[in-house]
Amino acid sequence: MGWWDSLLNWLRSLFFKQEMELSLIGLQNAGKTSLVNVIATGGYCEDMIPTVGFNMRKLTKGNVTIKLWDLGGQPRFRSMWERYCRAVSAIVYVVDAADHDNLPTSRSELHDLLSKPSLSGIPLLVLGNKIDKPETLSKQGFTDEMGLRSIVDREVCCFMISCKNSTNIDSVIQWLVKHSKSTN
Ligand SMILES: Nc1nc2c(ncn2[C@@H]2O[C@H](COP(=O)(O)OP(=O)(O)OP(=O)(O)O)[C@@H](O)[C@H]2O)c(=O)[nH]1
Ligand SMILES: [Mg+2]
Repeated sequence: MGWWDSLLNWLRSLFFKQEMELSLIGLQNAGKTSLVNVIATGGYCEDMIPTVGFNMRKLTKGNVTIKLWDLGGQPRFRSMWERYCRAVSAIVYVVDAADHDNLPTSRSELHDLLSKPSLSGIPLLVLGNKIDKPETLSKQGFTDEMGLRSIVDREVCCFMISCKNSTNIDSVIQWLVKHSKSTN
């Protein structure tokens, strides 16, 4: 490739460089930090330390730079969620789809969050994680349990994933990259 083509490619990469900001929300133990690790490095680990407060991570995928707020899911951190969702391009809500006991709480926390006027219209990606476990709900059952069909004031997408086996992580990344362009 000649120097002129290299220069043009470099200019193109600057032009198409998108910054996006995302928040990862969901109850403790859902797999939010695991998801960040799988997207960033492909690495998965069983021994995770619960997130205290939040972590900020920057990832670069192609020409897209993604700033991720990975929030703690324990009850004492949930009041911060709204603050970290206000300026984002999309909200990613992660759920342990094999943990039937906690699904009602996960559902009510999600619907509470979406009722905040400051977050109206922000696109939502809901991820049913841990589909490597045999007791995981089907996508249909998960969609019903989480009441996703009742969300009509914004774009909603749902994927069933496994951070452990990297299942559907490619779809998640594609969705994120697509949505990086909507607000920039
Ligand atoms: N079987 C299985 N376990 C998973 C998967 N993803 C995450 N885990 C496990 O779930 C546990 C919690 O994962 P974390 O990523 O720390 O969860 P978190 O949502 O960040 O939790 P907080 O930071 O406390 O809000 C860890 O033991 C992970 O190994 C998955 O796809 N399958
Ligand atoms: Mg975490």
